Amino acid sequence: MTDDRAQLLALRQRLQTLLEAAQDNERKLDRFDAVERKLIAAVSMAELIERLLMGCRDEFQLDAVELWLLDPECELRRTVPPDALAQPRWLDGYAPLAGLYGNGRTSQLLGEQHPALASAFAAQAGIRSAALLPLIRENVLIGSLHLGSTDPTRYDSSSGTKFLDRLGAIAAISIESTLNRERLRIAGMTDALTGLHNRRYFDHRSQIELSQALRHRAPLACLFIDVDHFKQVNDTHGHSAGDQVLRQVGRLIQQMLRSGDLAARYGGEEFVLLLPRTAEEGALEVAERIRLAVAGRDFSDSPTPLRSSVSIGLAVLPAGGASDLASLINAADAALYEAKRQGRNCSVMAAVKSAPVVTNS
Ligand SMILES: Nc1nc2c(ncn2[C@@H]2O[C@H](COP(=O)(O)OP(=O)(O)OP(=O)(O)O)[C@@H](O)[C@H]2O)c(=O)[nH]1
Repeated sequence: MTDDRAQLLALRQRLQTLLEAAQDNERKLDRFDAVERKLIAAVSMAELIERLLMGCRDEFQLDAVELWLLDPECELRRTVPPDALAQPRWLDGYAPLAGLYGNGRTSQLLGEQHPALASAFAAQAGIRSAALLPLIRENVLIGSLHLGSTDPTRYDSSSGTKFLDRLGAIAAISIESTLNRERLRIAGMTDALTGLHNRRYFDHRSQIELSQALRHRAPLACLFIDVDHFKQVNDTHGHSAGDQVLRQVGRLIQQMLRSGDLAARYGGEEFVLLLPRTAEEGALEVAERIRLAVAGRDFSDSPTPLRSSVSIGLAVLPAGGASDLASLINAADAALYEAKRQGRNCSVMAAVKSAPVVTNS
């Protein structure tokens, strides 16, 4: 072989290596691009977390992915249902992040034997190399995404971190914008004065509760609670004292309920409750507990006492009976009217007639 031919061969091999590296990079870029698009498109915090944990693991063929999120006020975790498929590690304080990054704010590649591997993947042994991506918003470290592999050569300090830095930045932006969206969603379902759900949310949830009650042939109770002579409270003690009464009545109601029950402010001085799997006797017991708690309370924060009371109308959708929400609500509303008529500060139960069961087979 002449020198020229040997040089040509070496050049060809070099070209081939470069070509393969370029193709490799392109595939890598595509994978990152696919993950980033999914993060940006997530519509809820639960979905975003699932995409960060499971999406990254599958797309990058990793052996473990961990997500740590700083959440001292428990605001983030309230946006993720406890039974959501993927859960991050919620951090109440900054110390675990400081333990990983110190004062630094850049992606870290951890090769085999790196002491930080064990703490970054507390739940999983056998990770032999990893990339730790700091999640930063407005110069504040808000969390950390850990990509782990059992392959000791997958991440080492000689690899570049450009793609990883970008992924970390997009993950952090996505967390912030999803949190803002969740805040709006929650505000849109919450009554600002009492912190209970608002009527809009009640209208939405009540459809779900009705179909659950029909499917499980379980009773569903509806309670309308109205503060008595509330106009007089406003007129005598002032509007802000009236607000205070509404806030405290809302809190008392909430305290009397089980976790699956629904309480909402229906409007003005009127509250509505839906109690799944609750028949007449149980519903009446809840109503009386609320009524007595309100009647026994002094709502004043001054030496002049401020007493109040509520009237309650109840209706129960009988187990196994089929009906529509409107008739349940109308019956409870009519029972409330009757409670007012009977002199207030009492609970009245209405009967809801069952409509014939319609089946679509
Ligand atoms: N402070 C305060 N008052 C409100 C609010 N929403 C409605 N109200 C007042 O609640 C009062 C309701 O009065 P009415 O509907 O006459 O009923 P009531 O005085 O409670 O009488 P009964 O229901 O018949 O016992 C009105 O004066 C409303 O202005 C609120 O958010 N805050």
